[in-house]
Amino acid sequence: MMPTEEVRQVPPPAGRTAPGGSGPPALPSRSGVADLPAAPSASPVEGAADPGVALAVRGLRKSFSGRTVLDALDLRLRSGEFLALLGANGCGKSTALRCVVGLETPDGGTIHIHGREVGAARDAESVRLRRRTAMVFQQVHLVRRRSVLDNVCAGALGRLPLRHSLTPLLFPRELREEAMACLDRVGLADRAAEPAGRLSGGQQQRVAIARALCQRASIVLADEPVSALDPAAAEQVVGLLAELARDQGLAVAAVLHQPLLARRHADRVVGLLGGRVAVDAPAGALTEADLEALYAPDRRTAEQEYR
Ligand SMILES: Nc1ncnc2c1ncn2[C@@H]1O[C@H](COP(=O)(O)OP(=O)(O)OP(=O)(O)O)[C@@H](O)[C@H]1O
Repeated sequence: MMPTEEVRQVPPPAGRTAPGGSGPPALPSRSGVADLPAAPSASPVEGAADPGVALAVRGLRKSFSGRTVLDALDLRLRSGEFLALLGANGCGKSTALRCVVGLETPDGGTIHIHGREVGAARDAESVRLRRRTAMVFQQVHLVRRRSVLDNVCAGALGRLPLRHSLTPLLFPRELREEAMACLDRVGLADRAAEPAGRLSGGQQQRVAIARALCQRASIVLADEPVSALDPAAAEQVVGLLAELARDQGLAVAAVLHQPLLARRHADRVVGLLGGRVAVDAPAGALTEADLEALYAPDRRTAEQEYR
């Protein structure tokens, strides 16, 4: 078994260091930083000034009631990369993502988005940077009685004047067209007019992803997006996340409890143990020893569930 204090780091195979796509993107690439001011030329955070690095987390700390959950966590995510975040229940995966998007306030550490540091305060720059990130949850948080299209349009509310949020009737035509393109991207354009609650769980999760696209996020963080889905729907949703990274240059990180799905679709796997990175490897290089290190002492449970 691997020593838990060490990170098993495996370099990516040639050609996978900067995942990039082939084939025409269905939507404009969101990987660029054109609408952000130039990042500082030098940064104390390793990789934060590298334009290919969409998200750089360094030394992230978080405790709840004196119990350490994140213990100086380091994480980097590149544009065009699909990273699977693995680890046993309670190891801090959700907390890490929630700190990045601002749903939790870290006790320490730094978060850089496209090379710019996100402050703990809700200053305008940090809010603007965080809008580049979208979170997709296991619970899809759609308004079930509203149309699929209205739900996707809601992804844009953060950048629209307040009055547009009063009623979907005020959504501008251009927004509806953009939302349709996002729905088309996830293969659900033909369901646009239906109430969201009428769709299956897997389809609703794809609507939630379309909503993230309509937010124009360049970083998509998915927290157990397929835990409530059957194997076929899970395969489709994880495959879609991988495509968004590969074809549109989005930086995508997904918490998964299915190592086989991670192996099949992700570029890289990061495994957390005790609030730190214990494994960081190309997905295809994930070993049994890695899984044992991450899920021990519950290995037998993991074997039963995931094979
Ligand atoms: N708001 C909170 N208040 C108190 N404790 C919390 C809070 N949020 C998370 N925790 C605790 O922090 C620990 C890590 O939780 P987290 O949800 O990040 O784990 P996880 O790795 O995502 O687990 P799972 O795979 O079960 O979703 C858990 O022990 C959890 O109970």
